[in-house]
Amino acid sequence: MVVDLLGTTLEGGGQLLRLAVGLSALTGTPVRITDIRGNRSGPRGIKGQHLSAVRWLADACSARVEGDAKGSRELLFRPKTHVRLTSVPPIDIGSPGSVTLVFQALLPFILFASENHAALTIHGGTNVSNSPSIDYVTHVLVPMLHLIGLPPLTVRLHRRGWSTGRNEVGEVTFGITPLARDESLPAFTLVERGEVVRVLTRIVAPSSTARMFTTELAPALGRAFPGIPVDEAFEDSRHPKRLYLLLIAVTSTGCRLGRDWLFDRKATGEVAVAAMVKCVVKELSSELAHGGCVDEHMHDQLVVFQAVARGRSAVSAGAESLHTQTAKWVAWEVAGVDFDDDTCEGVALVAGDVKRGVMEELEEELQSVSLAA
Ligand SMILES: Nc1ncnc2c1ncn2[C@@H]1O[C@H](COP(=O)(O)OP(=O)(O)OP(=O)(O)O)[C@@H](O)[C@H]1O
Repeated sequence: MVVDLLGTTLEGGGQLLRLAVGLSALTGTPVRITDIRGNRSGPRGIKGQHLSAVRWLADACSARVEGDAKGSRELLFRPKTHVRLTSVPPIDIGSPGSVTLVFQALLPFILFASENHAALTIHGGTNVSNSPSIDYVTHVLVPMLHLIGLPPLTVRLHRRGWSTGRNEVGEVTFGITPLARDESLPAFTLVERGEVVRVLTRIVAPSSTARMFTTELAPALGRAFPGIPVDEAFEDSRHPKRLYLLLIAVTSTGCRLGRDWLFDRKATGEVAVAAMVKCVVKELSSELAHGGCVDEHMHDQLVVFQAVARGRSAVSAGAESLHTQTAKWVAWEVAGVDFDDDTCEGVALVAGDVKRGVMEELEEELQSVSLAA
């Protein structure tokens, strides 16, 4: 049976497509998505970044795919048989599309399917609006994935690529340690946040702004986090309009909550720096005010791991974003995972066992299914 997903459901963007295809590849459940990214105001349908993930996963699990083209509003993804991954081909998105969103789509599959340690190289954007920056992935997502029990992951940034820098394609290599064959991801609980013990600042900006950042950040962080040590790192972006600021609160239980700002529009210099600092400090403070263990963006990105884990996982977070609601909805539709608030019983996926038998049984039925059906 093919699971039909309406692409305008809830958030109705690219995340719905990525997660649906990722879970389809993992569980062997065929999916058909219609009106893809139908809630977006710009051009709808599949973009380069989504297509890169879909095609890579299709190759990896020998899926039959229809509608895998840029701008396509419908996609049928039918994983045929699961093959243990013995190689992990690199990906060139072909635009400054987000490297980290492609990584987000592929990571669960590689975790469960790869035979060996995987080095996945992706060319594209590393600092792209409305997506996790490579800095967020390195300093927030990866440490949080370790905290919930994933095997070691590494991020090697070779070159940055900014959303607006069409000639500056970035390159990153992700090192992924897969689960051993027959192993599952144990259930995890993130419910005790503890106290904030450190604040990390990660700044990528022209060197001319370094002093401005220090001048603005010191008093703002002093007011928001009195007495908490701050660890500051600055990288020269060598471009007047490439400004990025990430603030991370590290807690006594090892949680990391981050907020960031990518500033590549008109304002430069002191005006831009002051605006970024004010905004990000305020946003991080409100993230902490909800008392949960994860920030808004981490929340939706952990749903897939809760869904595939063995046992009952729980994550305490603030108000649920549309992205989180969408992720839970896709997990229910594709894998039958029923969330009760932020708790769910995962499907206990086993590494190296991605429903080959089920797919063979379905093979005959699938012959008759197509996008036109
Ligand atoms: N500043 C940020 N830091 C970390 N993660 C982020 C940030 N902004 C967005 N994200 C995450 O990036 C993902 C964005 O998914 P979304 O569907 O909006 O994007 P998309 O694939 O680019 O599609 P679309 O082009 O339709 O928006 C979500 O998982 C969201 O939590």
